[in-house]
Amino acid sequence: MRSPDSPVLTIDGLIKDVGPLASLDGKMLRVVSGLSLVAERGQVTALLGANGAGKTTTLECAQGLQKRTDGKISLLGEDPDTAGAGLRSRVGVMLQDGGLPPSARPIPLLRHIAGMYQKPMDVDALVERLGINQFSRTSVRRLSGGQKQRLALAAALVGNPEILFLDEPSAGLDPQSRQMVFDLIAELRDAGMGIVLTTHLMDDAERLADYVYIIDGGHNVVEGTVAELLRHDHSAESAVSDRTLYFDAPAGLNFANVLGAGLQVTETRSGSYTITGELTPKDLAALTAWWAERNIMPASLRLEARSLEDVFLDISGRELR
Ligand SMILES: Nc1ncnc2c1ncn2[C@@H]1O[C@H](COP(=O)(O)OP(=O)(O)OP(=O)(O)O)[C@@H](O)[C@H]1O
Repeated sequence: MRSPDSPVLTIDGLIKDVGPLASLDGKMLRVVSGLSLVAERGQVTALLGANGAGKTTTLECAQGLQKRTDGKISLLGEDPDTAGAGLRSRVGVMLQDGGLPPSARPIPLLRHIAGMYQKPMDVDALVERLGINQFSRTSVRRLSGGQKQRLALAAALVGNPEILFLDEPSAGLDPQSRQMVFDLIAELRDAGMGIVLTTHLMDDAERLADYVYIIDGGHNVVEGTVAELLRHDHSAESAVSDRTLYFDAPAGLNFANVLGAGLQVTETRSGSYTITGELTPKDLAALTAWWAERNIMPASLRLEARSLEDVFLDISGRELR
C-alpha cells in the first residue's frame, strides 16, 4: 500500500460479511476480505473491478452507510461508524441510483441542499457548469438517466466537500456530458478535493485516475498509477507486449524468418494479421522492408499500446462474472 502524504481516506484490512443468507443455509457471505487502500487529497483514486468485485460495498463501509465486520477505516481522520454529523458535512456522495427525491425539481432541490451547509458552492455556477438549466423545470422522476446523474453529481458537490465519492460516474452519460463531468472532476481534483470513484470502465480510470486499485473477489489484486500498471506484466502464463500491430494484407502470407524470435503472428481472419510479443523498431523495419521487396501495400496498419483493459483482463481473467 502506498504511504500517505495527506490522506482523505485510509482503509486497512476491511472485512465485510453479509447475511445470514438462506441461499447459503443460513451462513454469512464474506463480500470484502481484507481490502486496504489510501486516497489522497488532490488526487483521483479509482477502484477498478468486475461486477460483484466488492467496490460498492467497500465505499459504503467507508461512508458509514454499511457497518464493517472488521478492519480499520479513517475518513478525514474519523471513524465513519462512530462520527457525527460534522463528518457527513465534509463528505460528498454520488450513489449509483442517485437517491434523489422523485417529485423535486432540480434547482430548488440544490438550493435546499446548499442551505444545509455552512460554506456551500454557488448553486447557479454549478447549475450552469453541469447544464442543469436545460432540464430545470422537469421533476427528478422524469429526468433521463444522464440528467439524473448530472443532478446527483451537483447534489454531492453543492456542500463543497473535502472528499467526493463517485460510484460509476459516467454511467448513462452521453459523450458530451461525460466530457463535461470529467472536466469538472479534473478541476475539483486540481483545486485539492480528494476524489474516490468506482468504475468497471477502464477508459474512465485511464482518463481520470491518478492512482488505481484493481480489486477482485473483495480484496486487492494490484495497485499503482495508470502508467505503472501499463508497464507491468501481470500475466504469468503468457507474454504480453507493450504494443500490438494489426494490419490487413493479402491472405496466407508466411512471415517465417522475417520477424525476431518471440513474436507471434496470427491471421485472425483471412488477410487480417495481428503481431504480439516484444515488438522492436527493428522488427517494424524488417517487416516494412519485406513488404517493399514484394510490393505489398497493407490495406490498413495500426500499432496499439497496451491498454488498462488488457492489464485488467490479464489480472482478473477473461471469463464473465
Ligand atoms: N446484502 C447482500 N446480500 C447478498 N449478497 C451481497 C450483499 N451485498 C453484497 N453482496 C454480494 O457481494 C458482492 C459484491 O457486491 P458489490 O455491490 O460491492 O460489487 P461491485 O464491485 O460494486 O459490483 P458492480 O460493479 O456490479 O456494482 C456481489 O457478489 C454481491 O452480490
